[in-house]
Amino acid sequence: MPSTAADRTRLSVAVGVIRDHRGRVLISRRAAHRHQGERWEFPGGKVDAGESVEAALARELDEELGIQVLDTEPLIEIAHDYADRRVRLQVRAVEWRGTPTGREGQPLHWLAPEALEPAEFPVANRPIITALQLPRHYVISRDCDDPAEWLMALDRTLAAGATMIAFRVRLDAAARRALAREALARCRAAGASLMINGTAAEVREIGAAGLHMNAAQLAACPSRPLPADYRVAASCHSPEALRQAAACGADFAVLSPVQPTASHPDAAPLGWDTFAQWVADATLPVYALGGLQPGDAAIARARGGQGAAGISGWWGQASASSSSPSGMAGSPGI
Ligand SMILES: Nc1nc2c([nH]c(=O)n2[C@H]2C[C@H](O)[C@@H](COP(=O)(O)OP(=O)(O)OP(=O)(O)O)O2)c(=O)[nH]1
Ligand SMILES: [Mg+2]
Repeated sequence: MPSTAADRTRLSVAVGVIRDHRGRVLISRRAAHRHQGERWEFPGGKVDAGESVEAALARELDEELGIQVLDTEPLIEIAHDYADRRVRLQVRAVEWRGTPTGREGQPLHWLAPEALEPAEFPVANRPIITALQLPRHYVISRDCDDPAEWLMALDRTLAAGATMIAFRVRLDAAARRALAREALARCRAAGASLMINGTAAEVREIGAAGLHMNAAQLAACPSRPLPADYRVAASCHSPEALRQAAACGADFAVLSPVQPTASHPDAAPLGWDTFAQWVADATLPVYALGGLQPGDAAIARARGGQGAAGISGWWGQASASSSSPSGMAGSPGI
C-alpha cells in the first residue's frame, strides 16, 4: 500500500470478513452513538500506531467477538471520505476459530453475500459487498464466426465452473441479439450471469445481468448507465480510468494489460507491481486482465485485485479435472 501524504491523515481500519461453513458472512450492528451508528458493519476496528493490519484484526475480533484469528488474506482496500472522517478500510477474509458473541452488546447476524443490502451499511462498504458477491474469475467470450460452435464453447465454459461471462461478439444486430438471448438462457440454467459488451439499451432489451463498458464508453459516461439491480463494469488502462469508473458508479473494473498479450502486442504491460499500486488507490473491485491464466487469479488477489479475467485459458476450455475445472473451482465465490 502506498503511503501518500493524504494517507497519513486517514484513519486506518482493519475489517474482517468472517464466513461460516455455509458461506454466510458475519455482520454486526454499530451502536447508535458511534460514527456511522446503527448501520451494519463487518467486525473490526482502528489499527493502532505501529500495529499491522493482521494484528489489529486479531485484537479487534477477540475484543468484539471473542474469536481467534488463525490466518487472513487480503480482500479489498477502500479509501473513503466521510464528511466528518477519512478512512482506509483494509478488508481481509479471516480464517478463524471459536464462537462469535457480541461482547460489546452488539447484535450479530449471519447473511449470505447475495442478501447483504448496501443501504444498511456505511457508504464505504458498497464495494466490499460487491467484492463478496463477485466471483474470482471473469470469463470473456471469443468473437463468433459460427454461432453453433460458439454456443458449444459457452457450454464447455459453463461446465468448467464459470459464473460470470462477458458477451463480446461482433455480429450484425439481429444475429447478435439472437445469440445473446440464447447465451443468456444457457448462463441462467447454469447459475451464471452474463454481462454484455454493448449498450445499456441492449442489456435491458436482452435482460442480461449487466453492461461492460469499453474504455471509450467509460470516458464518455456521465453517470451510472443502469439502475442498481444491474451490474456495470468498465475496462480501464490507467488510474484516471479507475477513478472515472468509480465516479460513474461502475460496480467493478477490469485493468489491463497486466502481462504481455498476443492480441495487443504493442501495449506495454503493467506488471503486477503497477497493478497492485493502481488497485490500492481504486475504490471498486478490480480484475486483472491481459496475458493471464486461471491460476493467476490467486496472484491477482494477493495483489489486492478481485481476481483474474481472460479469454484464452478460460473460454471454451473443457474441464481439466472434475475437482478443479479450468482452475476455476476453489473457495466460495469462484
Ligand atoms: N469495523 C468497521 N468499520 C467500518 C466499516 N465501514 C466503515 O465505514 N467503517 C468505519 C466506521 C468508523 O469510522 C471506522 C471504524 O472505527 P471504529 O470507531 O468502529 O473502531 P473501533 O472498533 O476501534 O472502535 P472504538 O474501540 O474506537 O470504539 O471505520 C465496517 O464495515 N467495519
Ligand atoms: Mg469496531
